[in-house]
Amino acid sequence: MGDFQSTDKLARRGLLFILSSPSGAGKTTLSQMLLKADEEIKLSVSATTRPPRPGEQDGVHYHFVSDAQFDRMVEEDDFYEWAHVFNHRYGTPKGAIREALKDGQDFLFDIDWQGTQQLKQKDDQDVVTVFVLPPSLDELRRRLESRAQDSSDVIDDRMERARAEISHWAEYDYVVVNDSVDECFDRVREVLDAERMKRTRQTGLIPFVRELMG
Ligand SMILES: Nc1nc2c(ncn2[C@@H]2O[C@H](COP(=O)(O)OP(=O)(O)O)[C@@H](O)[C@H]2O)c(=O)[nH]1
Ligand SMILES: Nc1ncnc2c1ncn2[C@@H]1O[C@H](COP(=O)(O)OP(=O)(O)O)[C@@H](O)[C@H]1O
Repeated sequence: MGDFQSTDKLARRGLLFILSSPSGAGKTTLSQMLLKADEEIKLSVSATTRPPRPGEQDGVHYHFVSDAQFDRMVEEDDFYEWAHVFNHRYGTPKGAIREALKDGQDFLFDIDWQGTQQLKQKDDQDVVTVFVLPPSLDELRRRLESRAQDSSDVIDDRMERARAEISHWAEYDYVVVNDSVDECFDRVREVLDAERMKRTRQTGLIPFVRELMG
């Protein structure tokens, strides 16, 4: 058994795990489940000019910033990528992502298709993308309404944009349907587990195999 255990500790490069979906399909729910269940992945906290929803904490769910602060961050080249979504701006701060990837740290991104394309252009090798579909548009609306955190105008706007967002499904590596949240979560974890095992990410394999072969 000893040898098998030692393979668990092989060095590995981290990955950038992106979950996208039309608003209300469940990516925040799935992200929170993943962050709770998996210690090796941490959330990339975006900056946004949208106001906080009840219960959202600054620095935890988002960095809530003013338009002027966002402008300054753009000018100072603080973002990996940023985009306009629903009349607000959202961006991924550079932070220490590149260095941490080398140490095997995985990052979770809850970003839209525009951010996904930009991250892929910057760092295709480390990016793994998953698109979350709702089981139906009726159910999507029910979920947006049940969340009860947006006005009906905002919900109408999000429903209108859902089709446009769904049209980007084929740009993603994996697609999951969030019908039962537990089953969907299992699928998401299977993707993450398999991607971590990719040969090219397992940087500790070369010395391990060299030793194995004497
Ligand atoms: N490009 C980009 N999109 C983001 C970022 N942060 C959040 N988003 C997207 O902005 C959209 C709106 O997010 P939000 O207002 O939290 O509503 P949600 O869709 O209900 O989660 C979602 O599609 C997010 O994935 C970011 O840093 N960059
Ligand atoms: N599989 C599911 N079945 C029923 N309700 C769900 C499911 N997944 C998420 N929800 C609920 O739907 C609403 C929207 O989910 P949320 O995770 O906020 O979506 P998103 O982040 O994609 O906008 C929330 O109230 C959430 O609890």
